[in-house]
Amino acid sequence: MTQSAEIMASATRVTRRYGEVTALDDTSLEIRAGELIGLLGPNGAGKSTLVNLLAGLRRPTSGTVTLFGGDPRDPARRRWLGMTPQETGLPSTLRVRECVDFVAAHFPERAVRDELLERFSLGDLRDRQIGGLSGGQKRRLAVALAFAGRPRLVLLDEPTTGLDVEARRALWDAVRDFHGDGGTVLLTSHYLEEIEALAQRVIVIGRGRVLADDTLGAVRGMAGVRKVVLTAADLPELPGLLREERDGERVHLLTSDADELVRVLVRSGVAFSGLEIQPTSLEDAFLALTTGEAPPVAAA
Ligand SMILES: Nc1ncnc2c1ncn2[C@@H]1O[C@H](COP(=O)(O)OP(=O)(O)OP(=O)(O)O)[C@@H](O)[C@H]1O
Repeated sequence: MTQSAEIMASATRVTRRYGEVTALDDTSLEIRAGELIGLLGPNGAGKSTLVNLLAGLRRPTSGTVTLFGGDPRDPARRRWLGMTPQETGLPSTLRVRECVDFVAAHFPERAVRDELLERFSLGDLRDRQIGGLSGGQKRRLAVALAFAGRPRLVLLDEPTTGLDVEARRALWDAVRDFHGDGGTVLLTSHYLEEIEALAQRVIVIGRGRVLADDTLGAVRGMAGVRKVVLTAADLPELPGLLREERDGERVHLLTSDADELVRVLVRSGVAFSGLEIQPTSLEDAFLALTTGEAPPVAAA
C-alpha cells in the first residue's frame, strides 16, 4: 500500500466519552484506498465506537473524523460507504430480495441483486421472509446489505458473530473478492485468527487507545507474549524480557519467548522455585509492549 493512496476515512486525536466512560481516548488513524484492515480488541475496547464515529452514527467528544474528505454525518459522504453494525434489526415481513432492493434504492449505484445474494450464499433464500431466516442467515444478509450500494469503503463490526465455520469462510471469501476488486475494508473482531485470515494491516485497540498499528506479521509476533512467574532472589540476564516486577518473593516476567527464557534460567544455575508459565491477554501484551502503561502484573 503506498502512502499516496487516497484517504477514505480518518480519525485525528479523537476522544469519545459516554458520561464517565471514555470509550475512545485520543485516537488517530487513517484508512487508505485498497486497504483491508483488521481492528482487534477485547470487549469494551472501543471498536464499535470507532466504527460508529467513522460511519457518522456518533459524534466525537473532541477531535476530528472524516469520511471521503468530509464530515461523516453528511449523507453525501456516506454514499460510498457500506456498513454492518454489530447489531441489526431487519424487518421480519420483508422478503430477502425485497430487503436488498430496499437498501440498494438508497444508493446511486447498486449491486446486481442476485449476484450479491449468491456471493453471500443467500440465493436459495431470496423469496424467504426475513422472519423465517436462522440467526446465521440473518447475519449473512446484514453483511450482504453493506455491499448493496456498490460501496468503496465497507465497515464491518464483528461480521461473523453467530456464523458456523462454513458460513464464516464463505463470508471471508466475499470480503476477499470485494477487496480484490479494489474495495477498502475495516472489520472488527475479538479473534486474531479471524483477522489473520483476512487483514494485511492490524490495528489493536484496548481501553480506547490504539496499542499497535502494524503488519499482520508484527502483530502476530507480539501476540506470543507469556507471563513467567517464579520465586528467586537474583536473576541472570534473560532473553526476550519485556517487563519484570516483584511481588514479595515472586518475580513476574513478561517475555516474548518463554521457552528460551526458561532454558537460559536453568543453564544459569540460579536457584528458583514455583515456576509457572501463563498466557497473557492480548491487551496486556500490547499494553506492556507499546505504552508502558500496563497494569501491575496480577499476582499468580
Ligand atoms: N451508548 C453508550 N453509553 C454508555 N457507554 C457506552 C455506550 N457505548 C459504548 N459504551 C462504553 O464504551 C466502551 C467502549 O465500547 P465499544 O462498544 O466501543 O467497545 P467494543 O470494543 O466494540 O466492545 P465489544 O467487543 O464488546 O463490542 C465500553 O466501556 C462501553 O461500555
